[in-house]
Amino acid sequence: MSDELLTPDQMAKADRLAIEGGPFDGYGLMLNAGRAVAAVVLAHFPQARHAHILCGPGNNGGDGLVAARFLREAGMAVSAYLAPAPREGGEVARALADFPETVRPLEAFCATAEDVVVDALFGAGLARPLDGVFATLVDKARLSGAPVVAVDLPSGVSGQSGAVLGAAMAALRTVTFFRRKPGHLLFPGRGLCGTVEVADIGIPRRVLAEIGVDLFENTPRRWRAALPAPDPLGHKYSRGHAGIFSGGPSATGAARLAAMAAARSGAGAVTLLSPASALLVNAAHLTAIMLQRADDPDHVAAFAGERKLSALAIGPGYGVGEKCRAFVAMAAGLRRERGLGLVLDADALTSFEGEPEALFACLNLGGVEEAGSVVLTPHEGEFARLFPGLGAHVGLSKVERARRAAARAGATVVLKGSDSVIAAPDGRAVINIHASPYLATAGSGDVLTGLITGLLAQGMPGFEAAAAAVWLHGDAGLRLGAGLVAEDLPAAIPAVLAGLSAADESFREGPR
Ligand SMILES: NC(=O)C1=CN([C@@H]2O[C@H](COP(=O)(O)OP(=O)(O)OC[C@H]3O[C@@H](n4cnc5c(N)ncnc54)[C@H](O)[C@@H]3O)[C@@H](O)[C@H]2O)[C@@H](O)CC1
Ligand SMILES: Nc1ncnc2c1ncn2[C@@H]1O[C@H](COP(=O)(O)OP(=O)(O)O)[C@@H](O)[C@H]1O
Ligand SMILES: [K+]
Repeated sequence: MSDELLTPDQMAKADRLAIEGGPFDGYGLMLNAGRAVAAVVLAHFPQARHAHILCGPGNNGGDGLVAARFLREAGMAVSAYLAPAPREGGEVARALADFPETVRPLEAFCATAEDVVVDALFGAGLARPLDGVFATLVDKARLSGAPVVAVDLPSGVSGQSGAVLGAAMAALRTVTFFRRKPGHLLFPGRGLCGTVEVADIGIPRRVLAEIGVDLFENTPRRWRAALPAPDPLGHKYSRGHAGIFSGGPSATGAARLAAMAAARSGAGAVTLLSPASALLVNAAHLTAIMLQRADDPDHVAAFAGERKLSALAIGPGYGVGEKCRAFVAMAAGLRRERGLGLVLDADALTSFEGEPEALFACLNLGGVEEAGSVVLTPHEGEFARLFPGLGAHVGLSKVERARRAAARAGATVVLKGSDSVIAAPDGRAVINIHASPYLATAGSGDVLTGLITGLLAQGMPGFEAAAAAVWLHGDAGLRLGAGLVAEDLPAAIPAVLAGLSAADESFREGPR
């Protein structure tokens, strides 16, 4: 499946460019779309007693009317229901004229669990919350127990953000056209789409270049070429040296999880930078990971130079407050002066609650060009603390919130969750769906921090390192499934890396 994602506006442009370039006009595209929907209904619900096609006033409804005609021709019992007054002379009116039966008002809809419902009320043109008869139809469809096949998007789901406007259909399958939309990947929309199929309706791939696609699903295609591979003549320090800051004696586990993940990602050496008070507890639990006392920022800076540290992570289990801010400032200095990569997570983000500008100022490059990459890895709670005004309830899509945060911080932002978004300061963004809900377990985020740090240490750029780490972390979660605890994740990384070649294959481009 292709990994480009188009907003509804970009999709409208794709339609326009395709129609301009031919061979299909608008009605030709609608015929192809409706035929694709009918084919999905026939393939997956051939036993349905009756097909009920709910058609809205726009082109989504037109697709529904075309599907109704093809289903009828294939021998299915069909009822089509239409919102009042499609535009005269338009494509929907033409689809209506070509439908040989009387269509009924939407209010007449009534189905049973043995039937199938085609939801063609609204797609890309959803402009306001569903209410009145449309909201009633959502309830009626749910109560009927009939499976729903959504045309383009479940009606009520925003293609742009995945948000539910008012109410939304819950589909078992969704047939979309040309390319998926962000709303198919972002929750809650993703949870309402069921299985998403992308139909080829004759829009040529070349229109993508003109649209300037800037959002993708997070697949290996986006970062595979930048993934580090060992040099046959390399030695451990040429494979990167990652430093992970540990918290105090009662909070050391998070940093050790991150350190092991950094090592598994391929970094040649990993050192845990521990306060003196936690050296013994850390020493008791480390083998391949090295240990260094780190109570004084100046000593750490000297150590980083002597031992050629190439990336640092601070935050997991570290503790919130002045000490954390001081070490972040020191790490930001090393990044500016020596090009170290830097990952800030958890307590390193929360420590700047109320004064995020202080963090962004110390991350500011100040004209130094070869400075290393910075990646911030907040979950929604940390994100809201660091980026007030961009929290989950501001009415922007998760992609837009992550993009604005990345631009504000001048750093790559991983906005974590069930639909993690990775955004770069230059506007590049990907949405990750390659993950498992079993990853919602304590310490899982610490492993992600370690994976990113390990990849940065090996010289991978920030955006690619973050996207790759999120995918690898998700793949480990999918492989382990039920029963996984955070300790299992680093150990699963060798199998994840070995499986990457197979994953590459499945994301190869189709013919168009
Ligand atoms: N040539 C094209 O542009 C193609 C478009 N296609 C289909 O066209 C759809 C987009 O068509 P449209 O742009 O006409 O948009 P829609 O059909 O999604 O809906 C737009 C219409 O619904 C009304 N509307 C929006 N939200 C409403 C609400 N909450 N309550 C009541 N009325 C509401 C609008 O005023 C407008 O009349 C796609 O989703 C896809 O299914 C396909 O036919 C392929 C080709
Ligand atoms: N429902 C989910 N589906 C997929 N991944 C999830 C889900 N919930 C959480 N995750 C992932 O698990 C990790 C949890 O990180 P975080 O919230 O920082 O936890 P912790 O601090 O305990 O390590 C993140 O990478 C997040 O994207
Ligand atoms: K729909």
